[in-house]
Amino acid sequence: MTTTAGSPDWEALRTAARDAMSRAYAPYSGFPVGAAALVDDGRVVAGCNVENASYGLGLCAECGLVSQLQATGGGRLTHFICVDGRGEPLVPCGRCRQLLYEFGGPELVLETPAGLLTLAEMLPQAFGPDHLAK
Ligand SMILES: O=c1ccn([C@H]2C[C@H](O)[C@@H](CO)O2)c(=O)[nH]1
Ligand SMILES: [Zn+2]
Repeated sequence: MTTTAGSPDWEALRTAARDAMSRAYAPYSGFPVGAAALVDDGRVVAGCNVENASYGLGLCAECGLVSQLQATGGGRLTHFICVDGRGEPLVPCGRCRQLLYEFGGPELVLETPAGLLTLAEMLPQAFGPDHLAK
């Protein structure tokens, strides 16, 4: 994916998130979610929520996304979007903000219903890898 002067192709990311959402497995909540992100090497990674008959074991879309990130070569997330079943932007849940922080840090840019926000704005005073450094 091409990026012009730090601004990514949000439409392409939105399309990737909607595509993933269309393959969500959400028979229990009836709330499909798709997530997509741009990686600093130009890759796009995506994920969808995958629920389970044992309800508490359900996986958010962002879990699949970070798994794909790592399984396809790692890297840093720079831009992120998740969408609901109508394909409209959604805010990631609190646990997923923490998952994203690990691989994007405070500067990750998210498209949300409130516009573009940084992860620092969505997860202030975040706990992260630096806190483990001696
Ligand atoms: O950030 C979020 C928030 C919710 N969901 C999923 C979990 C569950 O399957 C459904 C309803 O909460 O939406 C995600 O995938 N990501
Ligand atoms: Zn979540």
